[in-house]
Amino acid sequence: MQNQRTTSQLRELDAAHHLHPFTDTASLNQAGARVMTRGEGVYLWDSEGNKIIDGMAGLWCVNVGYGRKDFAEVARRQMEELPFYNTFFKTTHPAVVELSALLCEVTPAGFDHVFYTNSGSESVDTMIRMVRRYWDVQGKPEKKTLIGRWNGYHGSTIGGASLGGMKYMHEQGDLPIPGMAHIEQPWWYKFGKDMTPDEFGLVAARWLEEKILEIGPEKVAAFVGEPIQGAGGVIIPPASYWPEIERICRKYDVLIVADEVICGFGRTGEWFGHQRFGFQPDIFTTAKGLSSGYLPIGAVFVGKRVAEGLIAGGDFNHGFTYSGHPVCAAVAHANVVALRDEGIVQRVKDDIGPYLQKRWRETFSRFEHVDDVRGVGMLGAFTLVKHKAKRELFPDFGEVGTLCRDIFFRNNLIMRACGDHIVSSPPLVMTRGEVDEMLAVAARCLEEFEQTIKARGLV
Ligand SMILES: Cc1ncc(COP(=O)(O)O)c(CNc2cccc(C(=O)O)c2)c1O
Repeated sequence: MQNQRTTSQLRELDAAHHLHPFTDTASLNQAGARVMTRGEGVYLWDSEGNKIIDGMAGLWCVNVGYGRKDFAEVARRQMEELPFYNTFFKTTHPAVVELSALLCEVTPAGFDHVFYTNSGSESVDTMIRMVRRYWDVQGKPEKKTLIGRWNGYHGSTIGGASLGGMKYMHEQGDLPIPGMAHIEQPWWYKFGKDMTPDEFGLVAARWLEEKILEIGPEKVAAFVGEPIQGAGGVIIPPASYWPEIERICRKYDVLIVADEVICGFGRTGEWFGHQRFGFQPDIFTTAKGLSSGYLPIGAVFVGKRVAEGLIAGGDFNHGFTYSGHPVCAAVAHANVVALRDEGIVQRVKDDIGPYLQKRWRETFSRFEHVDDVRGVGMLGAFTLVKHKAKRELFPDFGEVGTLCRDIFFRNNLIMRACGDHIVSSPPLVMTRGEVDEMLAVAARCLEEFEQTIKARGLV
């Protein structure tokens, strides 16, 4: 759509009519939204002509980068041929069939069934209903509680937000709904005290066993976790954590669900995050990288045990008008083919992932108020801290994170502040030169940040 309006005209109309997600509308409208108009590769341009390095790949999702005209052509052709038909009532169409067959080639063995949604939240809600339905069919309807982690993020639907552990979300809308429980997150920096990471990983995993025994194994349906907590601040569990989680779940016959909405489709250097952390879920949820954000689509991958259970149960009374939407499915197919045949996932594992991780640590470890510099694949993070040697966080967690993020934004670099964690999740196609360019800007911004917090007496 060719835009003829000026930035101020766009901002005025936006302020008058558009309610933004996760936004304080009044304060946004005072400042005015930044109008993004174009994307190419790892760059965005705003309506003022600024060229911006997108260190967040949109919202952790534009894995193949912006500007894929081949995807636009795929969408055009599908739209002209069959712009929509549903997959209810014994119908299907070639686009969703081809996508389903392709996806079952790139997922680990044992995942031969996929259910389609329009978003990560819908994938999570679908999983919740599947898990409860599965135990119903097993003759254990009381086995319905799902356990997540505090500071985990599983979306904004009533189910996803309840399963997530963001307390500020629970406060709005009387959440969580019944049948949800939470354990503490495996955040070694804050909770590990003098334990080694691997010692802490076992302790954190055993919080799950305590919770299962507190609730009663006969009532616990599943444990749900992101391989790496994304929106919670890229909380990377110690290597000992997930294998211990898996052992505990098998011990009490609790299903394991991996929420791969961020970690899926190459972000960690494997196709899926659970492969990187060495555990086998019964179900995993996806969205974002499935289409690289070019069109909204999510997918729930159902392992053999649950798929057989659901199929044995006859009608599964759940689904969405646009489940398996033909244009979304066709573009997702083109995206997954690109991830596979252009070697994008393999390159994260073999080249650009290791390069980003090396350069990320070189760039940020030297700063006085930056600690826990970490990352996996094409995910980088660090925590802004008041006193490094004492592992002391700032008192009002989140205040300096916002300050730092705003300095990045003013310097035409997008990274994300999750509390006082600064995170980056750039397009997987970023080149080594673009990594260097992004980190050079970020380093200059952090120098300004440290001067600012000193000048404000925050340290
Ligand atoms: C692990 C996980 N699960 C579910 C969702 C929900 O997906 P949808 O948004 O498509 O319904 C997510 C989404 N993650 C997400 C979404 C929007 C913003 C941010 C942020 O970090 O600011 C993160 C996610 O990261």
